[in-house]
Amino acid sequence: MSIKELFKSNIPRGMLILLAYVLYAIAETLNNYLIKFATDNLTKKAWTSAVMWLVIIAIMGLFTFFLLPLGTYLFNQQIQNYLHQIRTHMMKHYYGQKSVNVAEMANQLGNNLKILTDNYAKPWIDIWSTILRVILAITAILTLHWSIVIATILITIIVLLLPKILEKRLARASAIVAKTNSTFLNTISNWFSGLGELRRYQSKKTLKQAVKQKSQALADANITQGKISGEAQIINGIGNSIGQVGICFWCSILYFSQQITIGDWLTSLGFVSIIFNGLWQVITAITKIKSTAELRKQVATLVQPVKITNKRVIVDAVQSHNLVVTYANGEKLTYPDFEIKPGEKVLLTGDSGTGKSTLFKVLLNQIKPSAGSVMFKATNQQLIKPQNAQVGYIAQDASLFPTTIANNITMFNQQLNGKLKQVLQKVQLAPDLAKFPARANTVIDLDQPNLSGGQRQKVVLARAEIHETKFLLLDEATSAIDRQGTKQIISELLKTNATILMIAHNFSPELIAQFDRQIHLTTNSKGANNNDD
Ligand SMILES: Nc1ncnc2c1ncn2[C@@H]1O[C@H](COP(=O)(O)OP(=O)(O)OP(=O)(O)O)[C@@H](O)[C@H]1O
Repeated sequence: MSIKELFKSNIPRGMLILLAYVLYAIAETLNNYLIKFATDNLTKKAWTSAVMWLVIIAIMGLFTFFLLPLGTYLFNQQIQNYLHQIRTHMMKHYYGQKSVNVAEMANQLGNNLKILTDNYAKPWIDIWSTILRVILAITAILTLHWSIVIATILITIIVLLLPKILEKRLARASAIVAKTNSTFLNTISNWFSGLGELRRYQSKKTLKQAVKQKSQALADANITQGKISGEAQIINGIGNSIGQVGICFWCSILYFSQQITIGDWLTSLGFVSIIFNGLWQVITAITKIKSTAELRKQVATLVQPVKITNKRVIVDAVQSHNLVVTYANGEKLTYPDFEIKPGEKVLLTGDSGTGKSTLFKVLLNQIKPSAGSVMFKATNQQLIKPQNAQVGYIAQDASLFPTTIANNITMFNQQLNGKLKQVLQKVQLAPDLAKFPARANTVIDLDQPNLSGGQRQKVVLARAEIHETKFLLLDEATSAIDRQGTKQIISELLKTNATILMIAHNFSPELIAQFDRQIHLTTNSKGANNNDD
């Protein structure tokens, strides 16, 4: 987020905003200046002139009150449109990222953008408006008596130096608030995703404790930030008050030595108040802007497009050589060398913890092996690294989107609609759809699921089927489908010419026999696993 980009997001409106604030500053200065003429005429008992000036002051006042809300309204429009653009860029960035932490993303898109709006964008408009008013006020005082300007400048310098005292502490406190908020959202996301289980086992106390701890940390961070902000305001306020009293004293000396009139005195005080309050606002605004430096850096990174790797190559075979995966906790999984040929249907079995899912993660390029390699083969025999290979993956928990079943299968590719009916039959979804009046046009409800676990898995299987995925990894993809349905779906899948590697537990010998072969992982006593093919 930058003020330049905010302005450029709609240049004509940006100009209009600047103009509204310029006119507001001029109107306010004139309004204040005219008090001099009204007061001087009153002291001379020139009632008609005094009333005339008062009427003009009232009209100018109305004009001033109209301009400020107009500027604020236009600015809000500008910032909201700009935020919309930032959110769009961030979404693109997250789309291109290898993995996304949803809570972190929600924090960036919501909370952090709000902080930037309040503590970066709005303070900038405050600075623009205030500086204009201060410059005009100084110019007006110059026409009254030069020494008031000198006195104002001297006191200003002192006031300007005051916020330095708390600048660093405030920036640190803001960064801590952003971090604790992110941790808090993460905690909520991690614990509430399993709310049903927590209720089932009546673990309210544990949930309460986990959330309470992070919530307290967030509250503490906000309180600290508020306290430092408050201290900064007190320091700035003290400087401001001393300044105003000092100038008032100096104007009295000028008045009693008959160098300025009573009108000049009153007008000067009005302008000095604008200058000091203005400076206070500018200082507060600068302090706020500086406190957002870290957040702005983060947002600047997040609006950068992530280079999405070149179009992935369609592959139909894979081979591994001396493959080893080592987790951060030191757990080492050693895999046997294997080769899966084009069109082969292989079952990946093994006891729990022998590394089946880990192997899938390597094939899907989610983790890098610590030694050895896996290489896919394209149809032209070219060797392809996992990050460049187009591989279909179906997990146990189906990834669905809040749109129609048809869209979830075709993934919005209208050209595939023609094949929909046939695919629905193949994955045994057609009988299920007969129960829905809108059939395949039924919208999937993710909040209050309207599809059973098995039906959800069938939708995802249909997705892979309709896209004619050449290499398919299935991770217990039929675990929620009944025995008969599983049998029929597997038979259909095995009829295709796709290369299939499937993790499955508890398949009947009859079903296992339909696969070309098995890769069976076992764990030996040293923690290494081997092929029991
Ligand atoms: N992120 C991780 N950090 C550390 N160890 C891990 C991690 N993920 C898995 N492991 C360990 O690696 C081993 C293999 O896990 P993996 O999930 O691959 O087994 P699996 O064969 O798929 O098991 P299951 O059949 O139960 O799903 C296990 O001992 C597991 O504890």
